[in-house]
Amino acid sequence: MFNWFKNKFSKKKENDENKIEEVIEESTKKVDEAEISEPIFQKKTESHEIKNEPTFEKKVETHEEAFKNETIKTEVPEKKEEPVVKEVVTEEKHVEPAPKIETHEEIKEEPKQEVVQEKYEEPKKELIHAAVKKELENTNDEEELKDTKESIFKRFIKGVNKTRKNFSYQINSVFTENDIDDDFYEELEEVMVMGDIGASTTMTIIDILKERIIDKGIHKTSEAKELLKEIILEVMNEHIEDNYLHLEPSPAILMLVGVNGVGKTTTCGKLAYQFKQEGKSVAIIAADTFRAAAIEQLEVWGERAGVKIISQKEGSDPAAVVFDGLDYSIKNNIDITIIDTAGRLHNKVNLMNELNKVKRIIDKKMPNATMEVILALDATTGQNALLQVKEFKEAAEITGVSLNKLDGTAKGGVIIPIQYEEKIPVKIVGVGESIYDLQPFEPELFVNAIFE
Ligand SMILES: Nc1nc2c(ncn2[C@@H]2O[C@H](COP(=O)(O)OP(=O)(O)OP(=O)(O)O)[C@@H](O)[C@H]2O)c(=O)[nH]1
Repeated sequence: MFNWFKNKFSKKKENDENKIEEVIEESTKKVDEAEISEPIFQKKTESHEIKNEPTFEKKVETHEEAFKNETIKTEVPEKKEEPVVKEVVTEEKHVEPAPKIETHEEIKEEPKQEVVQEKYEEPKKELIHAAVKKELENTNDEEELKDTKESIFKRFIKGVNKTRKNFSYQINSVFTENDIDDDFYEELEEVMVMGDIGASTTMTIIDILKERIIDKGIHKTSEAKELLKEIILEVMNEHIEDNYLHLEPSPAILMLVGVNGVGKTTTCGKLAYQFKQEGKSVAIIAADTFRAAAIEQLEVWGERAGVKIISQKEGSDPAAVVFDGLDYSIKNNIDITIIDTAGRLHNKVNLMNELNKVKRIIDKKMPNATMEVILALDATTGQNALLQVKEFKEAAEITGVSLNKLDGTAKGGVIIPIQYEEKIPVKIVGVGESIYDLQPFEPELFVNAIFE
């Protein structure tokens, strides 16, 4: 696989690679500056930030040209490595030996889908939120219930603390006892743009605010604060049906995509743990085969979460790993299969080809699987995260975002344009490096928090 990439990027593209190296350096510097606590896995973060300029089109070729010029490799390599099915937990003793590769015809014959459908007659709409609910349900005592609710809220607040402190401080300086005038709108615009809400969404919000202020006959800026809060929530929800992870009925697949260093592997581990708490059977497919350390890192997470990791050696074809991994999930009736993909793809064409290839394997092997494609983003990159949503939306059918490292940044305002401009729901937020530091995203809680 590595050689294949090497061949693809012949001398013609050396200049691009040099530029990418510069971007990597710049991005590593940014991550260092981002006040993130000491990472569990000490490794070099090589984030390929997507710059404002239309990098891929300018430097290489247009997508259309690229598709014409590139031969999309779809076949599974002839000589395959025997997949390593790493058994981390001992509770599921019926584990099959290393999965045998079958033809697609053979797989079509398996009546797995019907069996699993029977298991869940009424699909639940939410999953990760259920973990929170369960926590509340298990609490009978009034006082304890109050404490549990508070602790859930506190955990979320802790995660958005930097954004909250920054935004609420700035916003309170705008809402005074002064009369509403042009200066007020200008100051508000500045605070919102600085808070990573982005120019376009900020303008929309301010235009609505202006209209409502006139309608309601408000004169003092302080009276407009509640209105702004209301409008931000409305705008955030305008194109969003809900913020839940939809992973029922089983079998379900959750594929994590995103550039490297944004927390994909960590999120895989955290999610696997949460799903296990829900009583689901879970497997993780290590399709990030570019880095041996990524596979090892995932194995550590697998051990913590108590789930199986299906992997092959470094450099294997990710599509082949997915092929084998899905075999394992089918045979073992796995409820949720998480696929950790690589972000180290040098341009959008390669990214598309790779993700399409994986998607085709999924469609063939588990055509009726419930599917979530979650884009992992690093919140510390602010508006760059928004650009990554734009880019990845063209490469894959993204169903939601996992905004990670929210605990280390004041740039959480980017959630608002992700939902409004890109129409993609933020479904989960990473608020730390431990296995518990993953929270379902609740727009209302978020807006309340940043205005607190
Ligand atoms: N503070 C904080 N750190 C996080 C969070 N999520 C991930 N990290 C850290 O970010 C770093 C990168 O995380 P990974 O999970 O390795 O990222 P990745 O996207 O899988 O990276 P590649 O394997 O290189 O593609 C690690 O040091 C993680 O511990 C989070 O929510 N908060």
